[in-house]
Amino acid sequence: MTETEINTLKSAIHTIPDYPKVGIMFRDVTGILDDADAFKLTIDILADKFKDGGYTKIVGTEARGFLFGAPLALAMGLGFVPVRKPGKLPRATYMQDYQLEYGHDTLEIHQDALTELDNVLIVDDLLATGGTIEATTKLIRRLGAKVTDAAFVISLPDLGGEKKLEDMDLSVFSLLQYAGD
Ligand SMILES: O=P(O)(O)OC[C@H]1O[C@H](OP(=O)(O)OP(=O)(O)O)[C@H](O)[C@@H]1O
Ligand SMILES: Nc1ncnc2[nH]cnc12
Repeated sequence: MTETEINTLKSAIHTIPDYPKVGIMFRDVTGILDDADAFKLTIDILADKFKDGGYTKIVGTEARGFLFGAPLALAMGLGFVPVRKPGKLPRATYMQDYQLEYGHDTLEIHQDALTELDNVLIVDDLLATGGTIEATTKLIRRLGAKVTDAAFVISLPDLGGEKKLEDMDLSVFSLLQYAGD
């Protein structure tokens, strides 16, 4: 990524202190979504970075993982599989509990969404503690699919997510890093 590209994306991201709880510096990606150039740049960079990975599916986690995962899947000519919050998927699911930077939750995937033949790229807007993508990875592997890479628009290196995911044999890529949180 060039310095100009980094600056284009960083200037589109707003930081809101103490949201949704005191002490959290919230990195808001809606400024990328409503800026057509910044949005296209984000998807183009990710598509180029991962074009030779031999992936069969993109998996994105509700809700913000959908915002980047689905357009990336289209750009790469791949199918998209949603991992959702509880009670939203209509067919038989597997469930996985996880911890967040500011709470805890459960994620679900359709049991028939992936098979042993799939090679998955995970996409989310932001990596903080890594709890969301740790749970997402467990769900993908429970279906027998291969997953070795996770891509993020933003990572917060001080929160330990990268180490948590690397301990699960996932390679982490992020466009922007915000240290000091
Ligand atoms: O690395 P972690 O500590 O798990 O945190 C990162 C996750 O937190 C946010 O989602 P959130 O659960 O707030 O839900 P949303 O996408 O529905 O806003 C964000 O979109 C990531 O998925
Ligand atoms: N600091 C943060 N900003 C935006 N989304 C988040 N999800 C978890 N931590 C976050």
